[in-house]
Amino acid sequence: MAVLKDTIIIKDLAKTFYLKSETKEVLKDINITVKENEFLVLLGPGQCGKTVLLNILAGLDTPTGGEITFVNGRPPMGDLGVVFQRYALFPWKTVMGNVEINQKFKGKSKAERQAAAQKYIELVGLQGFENSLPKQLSGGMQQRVGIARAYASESDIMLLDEPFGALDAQTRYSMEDEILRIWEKDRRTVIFVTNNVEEAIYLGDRIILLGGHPTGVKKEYVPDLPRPRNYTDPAFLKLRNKIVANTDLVL
Ligand SMILES: Nc1ncnc2c1ncn2[C@@H]1O[C@H](COP(=O)(O)OP(=O)(O)OP(=O)(O)O)[C@@H](O)[C@H]1O
Repeated sequence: MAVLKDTIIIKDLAKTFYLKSETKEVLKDINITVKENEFLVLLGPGQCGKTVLLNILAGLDTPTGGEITFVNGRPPMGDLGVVFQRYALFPWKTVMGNVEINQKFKGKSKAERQAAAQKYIELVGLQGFENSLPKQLSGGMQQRVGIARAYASESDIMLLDEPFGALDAQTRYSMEDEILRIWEKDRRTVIFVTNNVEEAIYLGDRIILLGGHPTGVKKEYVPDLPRPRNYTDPAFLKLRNKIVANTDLVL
């Protein structure tokens, strides 16, 4: 197997919030090396600081300790493909308007940005819905728009923060297949955050289990399971039980 190059090096990262009434130490001693084009899953219980970590990676927040090195240089703000928990679409803009927004910020011509947006609308299977408004779409379709918008940023690095958390179980399963299909067609480095063990095993090349107080890296797992993975495969269940036994309870 080809050796993957390092693309993001997170070293001794820490984040403490200094509030009026308390000091909240959320992240401590986080060390993770992200490889180029891998599908990396950050798995951790609710409120453990996954979003805080992703926001720091996205440049939306700053760490209070440690450092992050982007081996190929930090992508400019707005150039990282970020998909949020809730759809975060502009409700008054059409599917096309939402997907082309990053290109618009870059000052590309209308024809250029619509051509690029169209490519990603098709990639996520939303052709025919270019002129629909978000409220006319189902939850799964809205999240596809979010994914198309992130891909249209043409960033090498995609940050997905529990993107399927708000979806019903059936839609979630099909979106898990969808995100793998898109990733296989258009390889990028994906950092996918979830609190769902099965989702982590179904998707990840590598799973970083977060936990502890403050949150650190507890363990790393590399599922040795061919794709498409099967939730009921005994090897899948064995790994699931192993991870669950090591996961902190949410208090
Ligand atoms: N700006 C802030 N000021 C103070 N505390 C914050 C701030 N942002 C996050 N926190 C705290 O950091 C902790 C981790 O929050 P975060 O949203 O990252 O958790 P999470 O793992 O993403 O949770 P979930 O899975 O429920 O979305 C929480 O206790 C939260 O209250």
